[in-house]
Amino acid sequence: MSEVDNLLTKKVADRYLKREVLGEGTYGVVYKAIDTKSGQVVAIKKIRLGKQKEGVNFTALREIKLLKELKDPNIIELIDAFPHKGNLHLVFEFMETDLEAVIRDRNIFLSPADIKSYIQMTLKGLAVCHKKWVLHRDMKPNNLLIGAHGQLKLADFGLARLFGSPDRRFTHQVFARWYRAPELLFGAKQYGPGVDVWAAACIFAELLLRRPFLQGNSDIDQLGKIFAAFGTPKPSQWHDMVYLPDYVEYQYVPGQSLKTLFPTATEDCLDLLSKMFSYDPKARISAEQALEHRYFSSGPPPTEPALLPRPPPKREPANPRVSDLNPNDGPVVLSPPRKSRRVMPHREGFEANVRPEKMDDHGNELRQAADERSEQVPMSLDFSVFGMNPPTRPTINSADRSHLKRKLDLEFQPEEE
Ligand SMILES: Nc1ncnc2c1ncn2[C@@H]1O[C@H](COP(=O)(O)OP(=O)(O)OP(=O)(O)O)[C@@H](O)[C@H]1O
Repeated sequence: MSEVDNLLTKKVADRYLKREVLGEGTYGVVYKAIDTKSGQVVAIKKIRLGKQKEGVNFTALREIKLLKELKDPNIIELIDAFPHKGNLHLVFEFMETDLEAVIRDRNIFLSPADIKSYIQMTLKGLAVCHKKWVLHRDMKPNNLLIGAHGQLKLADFGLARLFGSPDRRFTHQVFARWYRAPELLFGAKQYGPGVDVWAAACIFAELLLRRPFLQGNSDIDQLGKIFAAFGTPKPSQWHDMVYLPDYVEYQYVPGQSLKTLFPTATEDCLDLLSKMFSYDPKARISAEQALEHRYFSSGPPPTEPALLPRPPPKREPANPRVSDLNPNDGPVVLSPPRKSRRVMPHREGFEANVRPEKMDDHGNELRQAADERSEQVPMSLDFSVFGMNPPTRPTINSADRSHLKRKLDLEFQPEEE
């Protein structure tokens, strides 16, 4: 990189060349950047530490270290983490699009093999994290990012717990309700990996239906929608339900058959779905067990990631190199991605299909309406489910940093203006 580049382009933490803003989510702004160390395009998530004036929370850093170690083809890589100007910056590999864009793109036809592939990659990522006792807690299609070669990767792992209840005024967080397990809706304080499996089941259902499956507009309504689909749970089905803090008795309604709800799904598919949607979290299938289900071994085999249909990259150019960027441009704010054209990989004997019927076009309006109804969600995790003590939350000061840098392998940089 030339000296002129150095002078004209904003460098963060002496390493990242900041580019355009990609969007704003639950925890703050995300922007694109170039890692001058590797030449790689990255996405930097700037996390507002808000009222935590004391500095970066020690426990958060320890847990970030854990996230950095979660390396798997189906989990987004956390490349680096550093505090800068009072915010915590998390550096991730850059991804082209996400599963929400795939599901919403009316030009994309998803074959049973494509759906199998997407859900298999989701479960693989989950299984790895659950094995290390890390819960995602915020599984939804826009947190399942898709790379240039079609690989699906879980993003935002553990952030919900690390950074607490998101501020819903700034986010789409309210949509997470649609993916929330019944034990959370009944106020469970102790919960486990089953919450992610329930959410994965909702995403599975959404891939089949091409619209969110259970769209509640309040927690009570969400439970109502769940019960209307699967029937009000009987205590014999879910013994511990009545002891949950927010348990209220719902009028009994019978469920519908899964075949009625998902007419296009095969028997194997419905069997797996029913096990992922088990009311009792203790009886719910785990991600690891789900991957062993015959749905994945019976035909058709899951589509190779590179052959999966996907929307055009959210931002162009997808993979600019440092040399392609004009340092005079400075950071540019881009509006949210729009679907202008589609990428449909050629598949032998498989014609690219245009979806015949109209999909839910009102996503944005729904989103806004639901945002207005936003409310708090239970976000705390009881560590006793893992036999651990809840972490205490001492904070660090600058004197601790060099020690932490060595201990945690985090690259702390001086917080210059
Ligand atoms: N690794 C990444 N690569 C490319 N774009 C990303 C990456 N991570 C996030 N983004 C984009 O940045 C924007 C904000 O992302 P973020 O994850 O903070 O929030 P969100 O997914 O939009 O909503 P929520 O916070 O409710 O999950 C989104 O447009 C998202 O697609």
